[in-house]
Amino acid sequence: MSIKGTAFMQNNSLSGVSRMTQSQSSFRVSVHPPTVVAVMNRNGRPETSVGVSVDNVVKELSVPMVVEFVDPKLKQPSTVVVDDVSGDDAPTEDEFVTPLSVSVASGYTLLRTPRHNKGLAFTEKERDAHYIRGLLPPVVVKQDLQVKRTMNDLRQYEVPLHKYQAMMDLQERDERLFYKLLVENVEELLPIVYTPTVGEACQKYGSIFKRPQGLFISLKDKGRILEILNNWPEKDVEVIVVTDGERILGLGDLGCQGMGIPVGKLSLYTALGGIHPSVCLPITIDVGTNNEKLLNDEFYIGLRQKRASRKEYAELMNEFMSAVKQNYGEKVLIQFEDFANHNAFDLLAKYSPTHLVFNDDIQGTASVVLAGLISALKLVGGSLADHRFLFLGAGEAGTGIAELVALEISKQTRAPLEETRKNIWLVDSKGLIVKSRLNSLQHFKKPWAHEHQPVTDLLDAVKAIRPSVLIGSSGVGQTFTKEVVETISSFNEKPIILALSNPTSKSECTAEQAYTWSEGRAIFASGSPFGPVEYNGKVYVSGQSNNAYIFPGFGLGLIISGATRVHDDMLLAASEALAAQVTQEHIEKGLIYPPFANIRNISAHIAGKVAAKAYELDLASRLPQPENLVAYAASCMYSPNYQRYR
Ligand SMILES: NC(=O)C1=CN([C@@H]2O[C@H](COP(=O)(O)OP(=O)(O)OC[C@H]3O[C@@H](n4cnc5c(N)ncnc54)[C@H](OP(=O)(O)O)[C@@H]3O)[C@@H](O)[C@H]2O)C=CC1
Ligand SMILES: CC(=O)C(=O)O
Ligand SMILES: [Mg+2]
Repeated sequence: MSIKGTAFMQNNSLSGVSRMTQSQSSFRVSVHPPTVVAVMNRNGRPETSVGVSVDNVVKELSVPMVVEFVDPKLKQPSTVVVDDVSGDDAPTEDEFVTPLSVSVASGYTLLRTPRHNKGLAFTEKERDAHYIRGLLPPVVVKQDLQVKRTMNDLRQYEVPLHKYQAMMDLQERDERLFYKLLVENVEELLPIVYTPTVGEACQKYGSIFKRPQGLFISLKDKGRILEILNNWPEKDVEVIVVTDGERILGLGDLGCQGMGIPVGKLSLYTALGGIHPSVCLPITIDVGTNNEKLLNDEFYIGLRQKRASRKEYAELMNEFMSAVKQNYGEKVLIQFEDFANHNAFDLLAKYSPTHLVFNDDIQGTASVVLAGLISALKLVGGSLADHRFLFLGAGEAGTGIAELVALEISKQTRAPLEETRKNIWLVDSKGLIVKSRLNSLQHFKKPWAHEHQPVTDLLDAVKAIRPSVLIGSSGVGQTFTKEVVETISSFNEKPIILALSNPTSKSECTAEQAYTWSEGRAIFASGSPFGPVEYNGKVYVSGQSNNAYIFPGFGLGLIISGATRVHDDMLLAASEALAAQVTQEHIEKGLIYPPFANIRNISAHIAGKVAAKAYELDLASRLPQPENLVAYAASCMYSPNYQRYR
């Protein structure tokens, strides 16, 4: 086939190189340099829109097409040259050719393309060049003023879910404005696009669903997953967040409606970690739900059946994992999110040797909590090995954290891991995990079955173990009762209390309860945010111990180094990098995490350290290694500022 340079010249002068090759069942076009390009499918709807500001080109194709950019950050002279790489510039009659026509995406279409829309910020020149004069009111409003106006508008809503919906609408209308709002108002908007509001959004997802924000892959799609991946408009995908909806926050099985979680997590990948939105793909695997309420809900959007059998589940996941690798290559990062623990540990173990996989609930949570503990030591003194840890909840988060803490202590003290585990105790729904329960324990609990007589409830466990650190990861609210907090405060001058469960309703206790019941002595952080608390005339500001501090920078570090596998040492590096961002000033205020307002800088530091570890461990494939990895990470970050169109 051949594409002539002249084909691009309908409204704007484009010349240069656009390379077309055949890849799998689709055709590949490279445009140098990155150009605002929209590929239209047969129905004339935009299929792909990627790139940076140069021109708008629409290709009307009769075959599926992929637009590929060599490096979205590369700024080169704006040329698009077409050449014939398949050697069919002069096809013979028995060869197939691709009839192609290319036109400029402009006018109304441009305003309806969230990736390129700038709302009222199109300049006079752009309005002429892109055929939008008259489609907008006469005023030209800079992005900053649009941010101000949109924030004012958002603040009018009293119900958080309405703010969430307004934010999702914005993301679908004007992507850069959405991210600029999020980046510049992260502390105000995080509780909206993320926990706790995203939890409510998932519960009501069927009622509020408007437009697809990610891919739904269901049991019905068995055998066709590769084909479905190709329906996603972006072909260059670097990060996938995938859930099967079985353990959405602490809200349980929400089936297909768990989609709000991958969507929310990936918006944080971009806002907090600077990863370009076009390379992020949210996926929900729908294998049914055991949630009767949803199965009987007329607005439920998923398969109306009970969860698949183990065999069906494993087969679908296997096809999914193979298809992802086949389509996006070895280095696509697959983040497992909010799977139930009976699948989460197995999936991680099964695919870690062959894929770049990361379980946020097990590994990301572990890394963020370890960072908080390292910071907390500056307030309580001693080393990690001097402390005694008690968890309420022995699932993904609980055992994931426990294992990373034990690993860090083992590295610090050179004591064997089995030894360092002995200071760490966990309570599950049946009580303290002890040796006598060993045979009936799930495999991930077994390393924590220490010698002790049975203890059935948390209060008795606190009395028996006398921990200095109490961590809640049970998904059950109000389980750190007054007596529990008073008891741990009776033998610790500064008890460390982390109530990790999300959303807010599931928090083991509130910040106010922690400070009041400990008489202002607790070092407290929670999974979902709490506002400042006044106790005895003093204001206490608690931290948010949430994996959102870790995964965006962690993922960025993997991507910039071209890491091929995740390694525990990378998690430790991320913890240390995060803890290093906590200043003396924060510590004096009782904060064990730095403010989220500074998250992009924090993420650059985490990414730099994670990437450095990847190079050190020989797991990095992007060579040569940049000299200053933190600066390099920062320089790679997506900017949500509007771009200027020629
Ligand atoms: N802040 C953060 O960054 C993160 C927070 N989380 C939150 O942590 C919570 C748990 O997540 P995850 O570990 O993945 O979930 P899991 O289902 O894997 O684990 C939950 C654990 O809590 C135990 N449990 C449940 N009810 C009780 C109870 N009444 N008393 C004592 N233990 C109980 C369960 O016991 P059993 O095994 O006997 O059933 C299980 O061990 C969720 O709310 C989630 O939102 C998770 C990840 C990150
Ligand atoms: C924060 C998170 O990942 C969770 O609650 O599941
Ligand atoms: Mg999670």
